[in-house]
Amino acid sequence: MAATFLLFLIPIIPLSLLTILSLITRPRPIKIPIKSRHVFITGGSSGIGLALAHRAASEGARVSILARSASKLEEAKESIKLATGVEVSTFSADVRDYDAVSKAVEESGPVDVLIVNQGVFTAKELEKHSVEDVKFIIDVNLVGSFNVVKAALPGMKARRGGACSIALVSSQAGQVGVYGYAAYSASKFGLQGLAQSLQQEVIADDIHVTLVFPPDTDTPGFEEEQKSRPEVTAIIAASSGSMKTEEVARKALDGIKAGKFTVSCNFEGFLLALATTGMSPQRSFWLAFLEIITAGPIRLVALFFQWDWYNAIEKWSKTKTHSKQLTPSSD
Ligand SMILES: NC(=O)C1=CN([C@@H]2O[C@H](COP(=O)(O)OP(=O)(O)OC[C@H]3O[C@@H](n4cnc5c(N)ncnc54)[C@H](OP(=O)(O)O)[C@@H]3O)[C@@H](O)[C@H]2O)C=CC1
Ligand SMILES: CCCCCCCCCCCCCCCC(=O)[C@@H](N)CO
Repeated sequence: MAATFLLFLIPIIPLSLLTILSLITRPRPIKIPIKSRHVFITGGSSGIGLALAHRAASEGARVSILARSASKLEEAKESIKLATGVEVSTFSADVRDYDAVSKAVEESGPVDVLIVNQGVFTAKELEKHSVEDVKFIIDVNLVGSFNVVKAALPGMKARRGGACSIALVSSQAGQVGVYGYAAYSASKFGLQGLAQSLQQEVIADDIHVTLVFPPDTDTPGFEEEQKSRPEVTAIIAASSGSMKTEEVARKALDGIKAGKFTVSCNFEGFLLALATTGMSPQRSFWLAFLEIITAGPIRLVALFFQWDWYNAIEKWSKTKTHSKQLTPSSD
């Protein structure tokens, strides 16, 4: 008798938790339509941005892309025309130049879905990074993102055509610090603060913020980065594997359309999102439930990853010291 009563009681606890969560998770779930809407993508001439432009165009959106190099923009326009028949609008501007960005956004017309994707990355120990390099990374990735959002926001707020979206392309290095990414990680962690604050400010205007966290992705930018990336950076990044550009773009656009605040791109990214969720908004009560029941165990998994990474760093720095001793010093 007591046993059957207990058996009956067990599911009551998770069920009442789920019920509470379904009532309190905010912001509420939302869908963002793409078809026949204006999608504006920065860094849309290469890599993830270009793949996003292809996808948005093939799903029937009106697409604008912005980047610095006019010739790369022209090439991108041609390739999208060829693949989808859609004529995208191109804007040559540097995101660090607020006036130029503002002019481009104005010319393009009110934006429904803004995808802030431009980014630069060189992996190097901070000691070897010049102050100019650090400033460049922060300026393009973080300050540039502020410029783009600020330029597009008034037009988006004035729009009365249904739910709008502002998506920011971060990186898994925007969820956890990684050797060689001091400047880059800082620029991407900054987007988390921007996104959380912004979501509270624009929710009343039916604008919904998304943060995308890709792992290593086989883009032209990544190919360049790999030429000089420290070995340890590559080892740590390999914990999350690498993805095809088109696959990342698909995950990102699906996440934007589903109105998710956080979009992870692979299984490791999903674990990373659980481990770093902190005070992030959560629209799904199912995911909120999962965050609660995995909170302790996922911390253990995170500590194992740190253990593994610090072991790799230790091993690597020992071989470096060793080679230092073998090389005759010149001073
Ligand atoms: N590839 C990867 O492994 C990963 C990438 N990411 C992020 O994804 C985003 C896209 O990266 P990816 O596709 O690899 O990069 P690419 O280097 O392939 O493309 C970058 C795009 O951004 C544009 N861009 C760069 N600087 C500026 C600027 N100052 N003003 C305007 N446009 C600019 C480039 O055009 P132009 O040079 O002509 O201006 C280009 O269109 C970045 O934010 C990156 O941090 C995140 C995780 C992993
Ligand atoms: C709790 C469980 C944790 C799960 C595993 C976490 C693995 C994290 C690895 C971090 C990889 C960072 C890649 C950065 C890619 C990038 O942005 C550069 N290519 C520049 O573009």
